[in-house]
Amino acid sequence: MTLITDVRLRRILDSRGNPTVEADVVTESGGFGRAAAPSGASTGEYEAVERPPSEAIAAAREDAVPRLVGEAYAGNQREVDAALHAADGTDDFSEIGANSAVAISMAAAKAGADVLGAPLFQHLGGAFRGQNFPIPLGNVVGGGEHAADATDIQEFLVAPVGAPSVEDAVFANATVHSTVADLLEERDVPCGKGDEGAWAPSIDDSEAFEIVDEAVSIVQDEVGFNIGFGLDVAGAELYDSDAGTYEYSDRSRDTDEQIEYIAELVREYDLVYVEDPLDEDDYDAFADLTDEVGDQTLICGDDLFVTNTDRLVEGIDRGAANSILIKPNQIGTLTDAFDAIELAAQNGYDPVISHRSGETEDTTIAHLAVATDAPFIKTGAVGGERTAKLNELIRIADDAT
Ligand SMILES: C=C(OP(=O)(O)O)C(=O)O
Ligand SMILES: [Mg+2]
Repeated sequence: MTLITDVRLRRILDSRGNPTVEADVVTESGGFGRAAAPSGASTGEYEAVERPPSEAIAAAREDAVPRLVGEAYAGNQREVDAALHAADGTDDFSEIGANSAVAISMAAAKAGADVLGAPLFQHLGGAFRGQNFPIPLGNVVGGGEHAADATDIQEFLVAPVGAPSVEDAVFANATVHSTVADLLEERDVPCGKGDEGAWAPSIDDSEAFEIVDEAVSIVQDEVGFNIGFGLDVAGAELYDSDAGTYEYSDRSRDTDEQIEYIAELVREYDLVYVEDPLDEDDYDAFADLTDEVGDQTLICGDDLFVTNTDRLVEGIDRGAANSILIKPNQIGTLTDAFDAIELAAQNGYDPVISHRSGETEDTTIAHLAVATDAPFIKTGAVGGERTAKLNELIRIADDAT
């Protein structure tokens, strides 16, 4: 019943106004799945390759579609994803493009769920999923590659760790987002928003810490549960590999100073989450920082691991980080993303399912987080392409109870 009978690919708009790949998968019994590829701006060097959408679509039509239509079953995700790898024939999806691959992979999963009449998270995770929900990490202030003339640190993320429900957590993040706007206005700081909907004021990182800290305490008192916050430093974007230093607007830090700086921030602000505090090639520095504060906070590898099990194995061997960011388009298929999540969980690394800065209305990652019992999901706080995922989590929780 889930034999794939048609795969259609098209260019659609992403949230930055750039083209991206959307895939439709149709099955023998009329099952239908549609999914779209997201796109990064602060991409890791070791990510699978995103090709220009029209090239990715042409290559996938020629090489991948014939291996799927009449050949593969949408309900058999490993078979679909193996066909995508075979069609591509490279290690990094540079032939058909990770954007075509991930759109087809996710659309096939949705078609498989459609035939079963089950929600996607249940098709992917089984009948016993849907009891636990991830804590949403909400981006409220940001800069780096996501906004010009704003903070050096890419993302200041709210983490409502004490929220009694996913709905309370989602609304708490949105309230912190609007409270940050009030505090910025009080300080006469004008600002627009960055790519992920976070405020992008022209302030330095230390002022951003003050404001986010204050906003979090105000909202915490209002809602009556514990709210923490964290960061995506996007260290590789700050790192100057020739000089061996992290370049901030006001100063440089060498690797030891960067480790000390982050460790101090963890202690001072009780940070619950720190993503990519160091360069994507520096497993040793990640290991040193994990040694120092890994018992107090999550040290998450995004550009470090790029959802890749080989890189995660290296990290596990060397004690680098204690958490991994999972972005399906960094690796190209749901099977590869699942393998990374399972390897992480088996080794005590918390998987954090994540959006990209360029997004669409696609909600697959909300289901992936529930399907894998991931403790966190990073998918912004406001903005239609972000609330698509957050509202889907609320719907899943509502349907499951
Ligand atoms: C979501 C992120 O940004 P991008 O999609 O630009 O890599 C990130 O760095 O975690
Ligand atoms: Mg990141």
